[in-house]
Amino acid sequence: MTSLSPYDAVLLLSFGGPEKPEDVVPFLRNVTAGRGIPDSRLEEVGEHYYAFGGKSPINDQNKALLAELRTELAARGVDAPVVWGNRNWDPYLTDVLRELHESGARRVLTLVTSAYASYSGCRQYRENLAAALTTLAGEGRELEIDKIRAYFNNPGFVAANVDAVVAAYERLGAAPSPQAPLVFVTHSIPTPMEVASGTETRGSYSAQHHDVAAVVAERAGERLGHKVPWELAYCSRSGTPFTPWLEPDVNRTLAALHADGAERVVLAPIGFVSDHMEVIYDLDTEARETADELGMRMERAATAGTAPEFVGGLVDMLLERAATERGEHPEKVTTGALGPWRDVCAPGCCRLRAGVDSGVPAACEQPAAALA
Ligand SMILES: CC1=C(CCC(=O)O)c2cc3nc(cc4[nH]c(cc5[nH]c(cc1n2)c(C)c5CCC(=O)O)c(CCC(=O)O)c4C)C(CCC(=O)O)=C3C
Ligand SMILES: [Fe+2]
Repeated sequence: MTSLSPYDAVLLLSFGGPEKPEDVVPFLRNVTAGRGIPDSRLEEVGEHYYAFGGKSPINDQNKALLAELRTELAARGVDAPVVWGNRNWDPYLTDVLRELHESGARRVLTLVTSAYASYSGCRQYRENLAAALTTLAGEGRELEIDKIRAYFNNPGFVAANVDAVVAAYERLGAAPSPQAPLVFVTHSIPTPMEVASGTETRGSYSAQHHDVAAVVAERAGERLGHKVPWELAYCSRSGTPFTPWLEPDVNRTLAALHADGAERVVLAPIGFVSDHMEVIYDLDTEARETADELGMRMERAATAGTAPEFVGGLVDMLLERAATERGEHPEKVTTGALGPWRDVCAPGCCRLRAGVDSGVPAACEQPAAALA
């Protein structure tokens, strides 16, 4: 018999996105509050959303994931509530937690829709959780929240990406020589955020991606029966030109590969868990335009989405964490070389700038005193 005990509920915590054109500007204001993104970039990103009718696909994708998580948890004998909340759009995190408390939940296990640990994928969500807990405590509602460890090297997440890469190569057709390169893509982040990502002893944001990429390329190669030459590229840079961000940009990588003689390419967005705006705009629209201009044939691999291996892997991790909290010692299976991430983040984990805390309290983190 599997159990979620000591937790009463599961929270799927995501980014949120606009549902209609009138939502776009208020959504972007929520996203960028105090984040120093130039207006020109906001107008540009607004256009990406308007090009898709003012609706991001991310909310529907989260509803689909929520449904699959419920089904899989139920199949394993867990009947706890599983709810969805966002940092930047309705349903808002604080409202969802208030309702959970109303329905009697006191201990909640959270899973965020970011697989990798960095400020954007880890700490920012934990800061939002801390703020929500403070608001609710002010209403006399006490909740305890934990978050499952970073899941980039979860075998289910990796397996879903291997399947997607194999399928993309199959769509590309018979093997030419030289083999079509595989370009893994993730969200670029500012270099200071990269430096402060991960923990003192474990891989940074980019190192986490390299760890996943190496395993996915090797396993895909085994299935396809040929070597898969790969590299890692970045998309969705914003911020001012004066701050360095992780490079190369995927469009530059495509041009460089083309200059080296590649006529075909597979793009695998391992940095994203579903086909949200970054994927359908920055890759399926912009990068595809680049490939077309270069005369390259491009296949974009699917994201993990609601692939059964991915959903199963997430549920494994929810149940693993529950077991750990009960004092059991569940096996933590991972792929690659980095090993399982910490269950509870170290003090200052994924802080915004190297050596300097973001200055805002974050939940799901050991108190600094616990280190001494
Ligand atoms: C690492 C990372 C992920 C991947 C992990 C994950 O998947 O969570 C991610 C996801 C997402 N980012 C998203 C949207 C945006 N991100 C922005 C801005 C930024 N992202 C950053 C990083 C990341 N972001 C950073 C360092 C910034 C700049 C400053 C800051 O804010 O720290 C901006 C502002 C305009 C712009 O700068 O582009 C928008 C609109 C959406 C929703 C998409 C939809 O609606 O379908 C999703 C899933
Ligand atoms: Fe983003």
